[in-house]
Amino acid sequence: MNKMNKMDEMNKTMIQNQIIAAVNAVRNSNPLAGSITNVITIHFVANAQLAVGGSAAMVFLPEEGAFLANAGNAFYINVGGLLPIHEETLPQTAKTLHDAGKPWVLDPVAIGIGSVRTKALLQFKEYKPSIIRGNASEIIALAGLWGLGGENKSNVRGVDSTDAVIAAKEAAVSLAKWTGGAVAVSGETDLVTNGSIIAFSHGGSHFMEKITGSGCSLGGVAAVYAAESDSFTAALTATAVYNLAGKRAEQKADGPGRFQVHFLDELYNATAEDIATNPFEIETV
Ligand SMILES: Nc1ncnc2c1ncn2[C@@H]1O[C@H](COP(=O)(O)OP(=O)(O)O)[C@@H](O)[C@H]1O
Ligand SMILES: Cc1ncsc1CCOP(=O)(O)O
Ligand SMILES: [Mg+2]
Repeated sequence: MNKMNKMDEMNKTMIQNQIIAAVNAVRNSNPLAGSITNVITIHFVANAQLAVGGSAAMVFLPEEGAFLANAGNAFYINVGGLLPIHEETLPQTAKTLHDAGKPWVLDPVAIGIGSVRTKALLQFKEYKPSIIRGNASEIIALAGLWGLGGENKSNVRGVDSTDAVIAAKEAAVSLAKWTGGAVAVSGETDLVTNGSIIAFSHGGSHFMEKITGSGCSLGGVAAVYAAESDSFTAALTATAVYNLAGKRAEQKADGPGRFQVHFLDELYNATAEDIATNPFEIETV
């Protein structure tokens, strides 16, 4: 990682103040972030959203997706576990969000499996998600699917990443430039970009790879923050609180089971200042 210059240092201080504002605004306003998400991790996603101060509501039906898109403050779409109804629900909800100008987060989980998932992910290109959140393989694959990926090829395989976060840097920047929003790439060190600056956020735990739903719930929490801040701040705030809570929970747990419980408690107890000072550095694109 490059040493930060004076401009990057100034940007970092400004970003830290925005993180503090986002965390406090969410705790004060309890924003509603509706979700269409997979049934595998749905409970953990809702609990994480509640722990940081949001309000959660999960739906499956097309009319309910459109209703919540209009009624809520932000939305989360995760394509992890598709059912036949999603073929209708996903494009209808994404269009409603786009037309209403509501912030929304896309997690392209397991991109590459099956034609239904591919069709839905292709449709989302025009509806421009405010935040795209995925692991490195998913981000590289989505940039490829949307024709923004250059030569870079993803080694995507199911839901787990087989690529390093840094390998997704160009894909993340291209996607953010296309949407005008932010992209968060998760892994041991997370990368968050709005297409002109990149933040590298540190922390987390190896246990996060041993529980299902750490990535899904990170997307749900990013949607909660997107209700109260710009896309880049929201994506970085969610990433920072995950890295902080993961690091703290690991110190209290001796395996993935208890880690999950401590992790939720640490999300709940993290102060705005602690989240803002969780280590990260800035790079200008
Ligand atoms: N080896 C690791 N060390 C520390 N944190 C990690 C590690 N792997 C993943 N994380 C954290 O786990 C969360 C989910 O990331 P990841 O496992 O990449 O997503 P997904 O579950 O979608 O593949 C992120 O907050 C990320 O920072
Ligand atoms: C295991 C699994 N299978 C389909 S979706 C899913 C959950 C993936 O969760 P995460 O991306 O947060 O690890
Ligand atoms: Mg995932």
